[in-house]
Amino acid sequence: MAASPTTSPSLELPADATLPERHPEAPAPGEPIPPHSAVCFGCADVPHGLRLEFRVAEDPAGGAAVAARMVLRPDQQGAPGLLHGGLLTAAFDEVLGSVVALVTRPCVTARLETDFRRPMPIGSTLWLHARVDGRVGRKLYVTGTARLDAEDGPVVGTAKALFLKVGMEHFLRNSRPEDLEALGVSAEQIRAARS
Ligand SMILES: CCCCC/C=C\C/C=C\C/C=C\C/C=C\CCCC(=O)SCCNC(=O)CCNC(=O)[C@H](O)C(C)(C)COP(=O)(O)OP(=O)(O)OC[C@H]1O[C@@H](n2cnc3c(N)ncnc32)[C@H](O)[C@@H]1OP(=O)(O)O
Repeated sequence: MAASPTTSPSLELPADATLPERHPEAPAPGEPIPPHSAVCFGCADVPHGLRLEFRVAEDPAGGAAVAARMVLRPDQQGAPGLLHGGLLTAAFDEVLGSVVALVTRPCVTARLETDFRRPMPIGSTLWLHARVDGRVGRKLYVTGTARLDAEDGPVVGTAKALFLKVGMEHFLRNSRPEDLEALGVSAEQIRAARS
């Protein structure tokens, strides 16, 4: 029977996956990771954003890992006094995407699964951690954990994701032209990618 268009292949790490190392030009463990864009909802200092703050984490197996922090604000509520669940998923998207960017870029999220394990009160701080567990060709398998109020606090959520490496043409073909031009891409480059 043909697979349903609403189901995707598993996020389990395939047996032939290898552990990718941090890119030689990526920051080292302990170093901060600056926002990858000045307007990113996840990591930039924008009024409505998540305003996640990052550093590279040590990975005992020699792989790529990040740690991040996010203060939960009153304008992020879902149920009264609690973080909106979709914002934990958005935070995981950003944190898991950032650890992938230590290995190779650009990549995009193909699939992301969140488990919500405990409520997250507004005013508390989430401490997130993510690691690239393995790579098979263009596919990067990533997992993450969110803890409450301390790096070793109670686990409030976990996530698994698959990121896919893409070429710059992914953005040249799909992003809004004015946003590409603001980054210095010429109208001619955009036209060429779309012809
Ligand atoms: C020029 C200026 C550029 C400026 C920006 C540049 C760089 C940015 C740099 C750094 C960023 C740093 C940090 C970023 C941090 C956070 C950002 C958050 C990340 C995001 O917020 S990002 C937005 C949301 N994201 C999307 O907007 C993607 C929309 N989507 C697509 O664009 C396509 O869907 C794509 C490309 C994903 C795949 O398309 P495709 O054609 O390349 O690949 P294809 O379909 O052939 O699949 C190949 C193999 O992956 C398997 N596969 C595919 N999809 C799967 C799934 N869902 N589940 C399980 N397996 C899956 C297949 O089963 C096959 O497997 P197999 O090879 O074994 O057959």
